[in-house]
Amino acid sequence: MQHIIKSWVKYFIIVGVFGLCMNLIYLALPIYMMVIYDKVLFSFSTASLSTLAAGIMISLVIVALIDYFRARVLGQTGNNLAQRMMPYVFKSMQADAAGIKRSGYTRGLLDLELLRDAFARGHILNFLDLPWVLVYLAVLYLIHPLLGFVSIGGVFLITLFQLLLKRIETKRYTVADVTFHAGADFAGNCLRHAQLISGMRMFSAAMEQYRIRYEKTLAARSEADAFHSAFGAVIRLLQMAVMTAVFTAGAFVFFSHGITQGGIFAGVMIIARLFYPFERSLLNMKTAVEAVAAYKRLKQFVNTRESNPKLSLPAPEGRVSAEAVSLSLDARTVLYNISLALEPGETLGVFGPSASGKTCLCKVLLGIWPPLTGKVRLDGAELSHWPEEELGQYLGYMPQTPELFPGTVAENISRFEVMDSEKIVKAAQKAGVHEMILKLPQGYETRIDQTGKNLAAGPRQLISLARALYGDPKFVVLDEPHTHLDDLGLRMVLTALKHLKQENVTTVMVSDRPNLIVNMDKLLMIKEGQTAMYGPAKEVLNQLANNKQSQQAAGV
Ligand SMILES: Nc1ncnc2c1ncn2[C@@H]1O[C@H](COP(=O)(O)OP(=O)(O)OP(=O)(O)O)[C@@H](O)[C@H]1O
Repeated sequence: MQHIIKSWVKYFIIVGVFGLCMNLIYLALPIYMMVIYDKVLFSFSTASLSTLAAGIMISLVIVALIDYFRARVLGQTGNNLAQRMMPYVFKSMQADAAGIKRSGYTRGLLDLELLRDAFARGHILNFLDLPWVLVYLAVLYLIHPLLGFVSIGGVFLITLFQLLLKRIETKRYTVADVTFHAGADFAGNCLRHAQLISGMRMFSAAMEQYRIRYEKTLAARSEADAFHSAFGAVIRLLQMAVMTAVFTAGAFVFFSHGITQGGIFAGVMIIARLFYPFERSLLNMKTAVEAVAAYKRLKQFVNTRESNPKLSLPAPEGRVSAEAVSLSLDARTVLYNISLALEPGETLGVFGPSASGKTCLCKVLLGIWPPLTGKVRLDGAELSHWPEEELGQYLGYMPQTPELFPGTVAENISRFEVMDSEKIVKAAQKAGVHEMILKLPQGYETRIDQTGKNLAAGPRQLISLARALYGDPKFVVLDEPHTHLDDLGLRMVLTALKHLKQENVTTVMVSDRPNLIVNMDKLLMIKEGQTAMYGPAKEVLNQLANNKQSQQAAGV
């Protein structure tokens, strides 16, 4: 990520140069004061006064313009940065969520927005102006050393207070944020289980639980806000005190003719201006702290390293093999040494008791989860050796839970690729859902809403089946494709299997329905993550029948 930030250094230099010009021009104002008080007032020259006033007005307009452009450059930098970072953040979060060791970091895009916002809304500008405080202090010293010393002392005192108080304030806001997120997580869980809550009329109890959390948040926030107000008042008091001290010191020096009246006013003006970035930084400190925290999280979780491009491989025929594959999840082995080999167009039915590892095997066969040991190959090449995007077109996956995305039915079937009506309809026909889709309110243009659940589970599952068959896949994995289907739906799955066979597509299907797997070429029975039986369907079915007979004979 640092290399991306580094590539924006030139913009920071531009912003720095703008800042230099602005702050130098700002110094014209105290000089104007000095000249007016020390020279013009006593010369009674209206011409000089008007010329100087016009000059200072022009300077102020220039400052305003530079200020505007500086903010725009920074805003654009923020937008460009976010634009460049977004694909990395999105991909990293996807990879994390699909992976085995999930970090649970799901707020990458939110963090990126926080970072962009800190740039775009110019919050960091005040921090960039902070070094100018040193220049202003030097000018005060040049006006008179005593003014310089008083200012340095004052600024030191204020900085000390500011850092100390901010530290306490940040801690209080952090407590409030943690409490808020705990409440928000609870509310999110309630929404996810809304039907359960509604079914058992748990609404009041759930709300009460949220209320308890929310009140804790409000109490913590109120405490932090009270501290924030007190903190602001103390800092402003200190600022006024330092300004008064500078003015008084100037007056003392004036008594001994060490400074002119103009010098005193210029000094007060500079010290007032000096506090501006302080005041603004204080106001924006929370945003800045959040932006820095967001940057740190992004740096930790987001992988911005481009992997070396993988060599493109010829289109596969669909030869799939798993060689002694094991898988471990949460430090627990869930698959042990599973081996299988499928020739192009061969079909494999996977069955076994619940939680035996069937879905895990599907994920390993598709390369969603890398095996702990062993290898999965497609046409001889390990899955990890295939270029990701290229591989996708040869694979089809229908997960156990039919998840659809917000978008039209057509977009869902086409996997959000460039729309190709012919391919979409063909996939739907292969899945046997073309007629069903035509009967939907807007046919292929029917929109799936944000929840993806405005269609019943059955149609969703069939659309998910069509999506798995979209394009020209060579290897298709169907994980219990019938879970939500009636007899008609089951017939559609059988039709889809027939099409897959005709098109020589290697297919793995998890199912416990004998009528679905009986016609597969091979069968694999998994028990507790291990191969219990594997081989040609006939042999496995015979073995099953024999086992059953021997069990009956033994009276088990
Ligand atoms: N993401 C995960 N993290 C940790 N353990 C998991 C995860 N997914 C599955 N498991 C565990 O792996 C084991 C096998 O799960 P899997 O879902 O593959 O079983 P299954 O045979 O498909 O079951 P079912 O027929 O009920 O769908 C189970 O013990 C399950 O708890």
